[in-house]
Formats: sequence, C-alpha cells, structure tokens
Amino acid sequence: MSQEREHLDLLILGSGSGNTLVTRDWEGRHVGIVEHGVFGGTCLNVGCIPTKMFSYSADLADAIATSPRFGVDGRLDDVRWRDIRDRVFGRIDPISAAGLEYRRTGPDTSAYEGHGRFVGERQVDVALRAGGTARLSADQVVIATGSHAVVPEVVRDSGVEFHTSDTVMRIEEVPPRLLILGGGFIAAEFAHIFTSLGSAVTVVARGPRLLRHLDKGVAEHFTALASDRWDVRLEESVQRLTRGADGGIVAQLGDGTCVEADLLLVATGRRASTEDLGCPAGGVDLREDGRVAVDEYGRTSAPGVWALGDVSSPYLLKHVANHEARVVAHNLVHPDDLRAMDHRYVPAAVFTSPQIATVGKTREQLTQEGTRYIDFTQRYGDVAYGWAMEDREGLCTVVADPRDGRLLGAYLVGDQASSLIQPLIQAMTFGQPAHEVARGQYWIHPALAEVVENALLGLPEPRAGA
Ligand SMILES: Cc1cc2nc3c(=O)[nH]c(=O)nc-3n(C[C@H](O)[C@H](O)[C@H](O)COP(=O)(O)OP(=O)(O)OC[C@H]3O[C@@H](n4cnc5c(N)ncnc54)[C@H](O)[C@@H]3O)c2cc1C
Ligand SMILES: NC(=O)c1ccc[n+]([C@@H]2O[C@H](COP(=O)([O-])OP(=O)(O)OC[C@H]3O[C@@H](n4cnc5c(N)ncnc54)[C@H](O)[C@@H]3O)[C@@H](O)[C@H]2O)c1
Repeated sequence: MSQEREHLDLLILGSGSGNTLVTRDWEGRHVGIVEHGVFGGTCLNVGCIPTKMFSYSADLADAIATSPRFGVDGRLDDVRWRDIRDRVFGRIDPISAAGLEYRRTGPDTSAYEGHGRFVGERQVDVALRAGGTARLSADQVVIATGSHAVVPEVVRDSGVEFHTSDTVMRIEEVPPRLLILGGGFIAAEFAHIFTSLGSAVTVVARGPRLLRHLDKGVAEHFTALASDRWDVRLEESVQRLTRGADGGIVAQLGDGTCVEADLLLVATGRRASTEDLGCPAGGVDLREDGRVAVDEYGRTSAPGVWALGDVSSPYLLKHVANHEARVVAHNLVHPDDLRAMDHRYVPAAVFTSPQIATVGKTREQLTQEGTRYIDFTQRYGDVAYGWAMEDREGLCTVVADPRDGRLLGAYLVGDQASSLIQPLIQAMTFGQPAHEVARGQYWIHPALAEVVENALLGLPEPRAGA
C-alpha cells in the first residue's frame, strides 16, 4: 500500500547554507529541511570553523616558538591536543544540536534526518535514519547538498586506514609523522596545524607547486616557504599504500621512494554531492563535473527547483555559498523580481602559515586573455609594522589596469593576510582606482595595513590609452 506524500511549501536538501533560507517570508508556511549527516553542514561541523579554531592554537604555538627572536624567552612545554580538540568541538557540537532541535520543533519547520533522493518532479523520498521513508513533495525545492572529499582509488583500494578533513580533527593524539596527500587549501591548512602542534609533515602533491590554482608567483613563494617547514614532494603521487611493520603506513611514490607515516590525511579535492540524489528523476540536469547546472538566479533545469553552494557553485567557499543562499532566499519569494548571483570578485584566504589571501584574476589568466596590467609588490618587511615583526616572508601584490588604475587582482602572503585584503576587495567591487584608495583616505600609522597602502602607491601612474 503506498504511503501518502506530505506536501510542503518549501523543501531544502542539506542543512548547511540551506538552513539560512528559512527567512521571515516563510512564517505561517511549512518548510522541510532534510539532512543525512550532522546538522549545520560542512562549515560549522568539519570545515571553516573548526579548522580556524585549530589554526589559532597552531599560530599561538608558532608565536611561542619564535618569541626568542624578539628578546622574549618562551618555551613550548606541551601541546594538549585533546584539550585543543575538546575546546573546538565543545563549542561547535552544541550549536549543531541546538540548530537541529530548533528546526525540529520550530513553528514553521520540520527536520527530516536521513538521505533525500528525488523520485519525481519536486518529489523527494527521505530514507530516515530512524527507519522508514518520508515521502515529500513541495511547491519549491532547494538543493544545497554541498560537496564531499574525493579519495583516490589507490587509497580506497589499499585497505589502509586514512582520514579526510571530516575525521582528522577528532583523532586522539597528534601523529608523530603525518602524510598529507594533495597540495591544495585543505593540505596547506592541516600541514600548518599539525606541524605547529608537533607532527613531522610530508606533503605529496601532484602539481609542480602547492596551491597551484593561485597566481604563479604567489604559489611559488608559498611553496618555497612551506618547503622549509614540511617535507614537500611535488609532481608526485602515491603508487602503493601498505601497512608498515610498526603499525604505521608506508606510501610508495612514483619515483620509487617510500614515505613512512603514522597517519594519512587525504586532501585531494572535493566533488559536488549529487551522486545519490536522483537528479534524473527530478528533472535536474548536471554539469560534466557532477555539479547541478544552474542559471545566474540559481534556477535548475527543473521548474521550481533551485540550487546553491558547493553543489552547484564554481567556488567551494562558504562566503560564496552564503551569498548564493541570500540570492536564492530572495528569488524564492520574488518570482517577478529575480536577483542574479554576483561572482565577479570572489576572494579566498588560506589559513596556513603564513596566511594567503587573493582576489581577482591571476597574472597568468590576464596574460592568457590578452588583458594588459601593471603590478607592484610591497614586502611586509619594508613597512614599519613589518620591522616590528621582523618579517621576512610577507608580500602584498596589487595588479591594476594601466589605463585607469582600477584593480584587477590582489594577492597577499603574510600575517593577517585574510583581513588586510578587505580594502582591496572593496576597491575592486566598487571600481575605485588604486591611487584614490591609497590617497583618498587615511591609513593608520604604523599599522600593518600600510603594506596595502604602499603596494597601491607603488603601482606605476596609469595613463589613458596605455
Ligand atoms: C576542511 C575545510 C575547511 C574549509 N574552510 C573554509 C574557509 O575557511 N573559508 C571558506 O570560505 N570555506 C571553507 N571551506 C568550504 C566551505 O566549508 C564550503 O564551501 C561550505 O560549507 C559549503 O556550504 P554548502 O551549504 O554548499 O554545503 P554544506 O555545508 O556541505 O551542506 C550540505 C549538507 O547537505 C547534506 N547532504 C548532502 N547530500 C544529502 C542528501 N542527499 N540528503 C540529505 N542531506 C544531504 C550534507 O550532509 C551537508 O550537511 C572549507 C571546507 C573544508 C572541507
Ligand atoms: N580557507 C578556505 O577557504 C578553504 C579551506 C579548505 C577548503 N576550502 C575549499 O575546499 C575545497 C577543497 O579543498 P582541497 O584542498 O581538498 O582541494 P583543492 O582542489 O584545493 O586541492 C586538491 C589538490 O590535490 C591534488 N591532487 C589531486 N589528486 C591527487 C593525487 N591523487 N595525488 C596527489 N595530489 C593530488 C590536486 O592537484 C590539488 O592540488 C577547496 O577548493 C576550497 O575551495 C577552502
């Protein structure tokens, strides 16, 4: 006997950025949220927030280790990993639990804990964790199922235990030897965390440099700095993984050498979570790489079905998922006044050591598309606060249009890069020329932000017709 479908005004698949769609517009209506994992999504539970909390502890450990350079003799006596871990999850886990409870018992919402799958147009079956199936349909559906870690076959098939970013933050001890596979954002952040907290880290990356999607000069500079702290193996991959005699892991690389480690972290990229979503049944088209295909308003190929965040976006970043969620939240209730997503100046920061922050196109992209540019790099070590910090690593590069000085890109490597870049993001977004940003306002002396001011002032004068 077939069970009746419960009909909702809005059905949201995924409780990360999707959870923010329940605005006041939905008061008095019925919204369902389906979640098959931990409520609150990647950023809160296994992504941005916990990693940055660990990274803060790692930065403190580094500060102690480098303090003698400043005439302050400190010593890093111990790293209480379990206390660090428990501070992080003692803060986060209750937020997730409270979020779930609020949606379960809220006046306008229902939470369905289980895996959602399209079985027809705007019809979704949820295989409930508690058993049974919730059969749902809705006037509008939003796909916000995010992305998940990709694990190469050589790891999966080896039978050797491995971690991803989903599990590595919950381990019991800092591994003495950590092997990280991958050379992107996640590898760079965890290499910093674990090195600073006591591991000897080896990074095996396929590309010719770490963070290879960033501006080449920036990625090369960072790779050189990282190679002083971690054992970095570039243009390499793991050919074979076995268990070592001491219970550890032995990874055989392409060049025939072996890396021994106590723990393996796989950080080889993420993929949109659409594999078991029944998209064909829902009439939802996918792109070749598995992402849901959306237009600039967040509409999928299926009428009344929307998508946002990692599952459909060209950027796997929380501030982008949040922006897209704000756009879709508006569009859901304003069908005659649709807003478009704005992906023009998407910044990103890597919370490694030193930090990295970027916005705009790389110089290689500009050259490739035939766009002329002027650029200037200001070293942190050549501004007053950089002297205070004895900085030898930090750089701020700005790239601008030679005709009017409008910024085309900016890249920072160094302390507080993720915050220092903000005036440059603002300048790009509002089309302000470099000289106007530098001289049209005060810059506090001798704050570290002078590195940004001086980078802007260092650009050659723009010339009309240049
Ligand atoms: C380790 C790490 C660190 C990161 N750090 C940063 C950072 O510092 N800054 C930054 O901007 N970005 C960072 N990111 C990226 C950021 O976390 C993501 O871009 C963002 O969380 C994506 O949000 P979302 O809502 O699209 O997906 P998610 O938050 O992943 O939400 C999707 C939810 O859908 C659920 N789901 C999936 N399929 C189904 C289904 N069929 N049925 C039911 N539920 C389902 C999932 O369990 C998940 O809870 C980081 C990511 C990782 C992994
Ligand atoms: N601070 C942040 O904003 C932040 C932090 C973490 C993650 N993220 C997001 O999460 C996404 C995923 O992060 P990620 O680091 O997993 O992916 P990534 O795409 O940044 O990097 C993956 C890396 O692994 C390499 N690789 C792939 N297969 C390999 C193999 N078999 N052997 C060796 N190397 C291999 C790739 O060449 C690439 O360098 C990022 O794109 C980013 O948008 C953001």
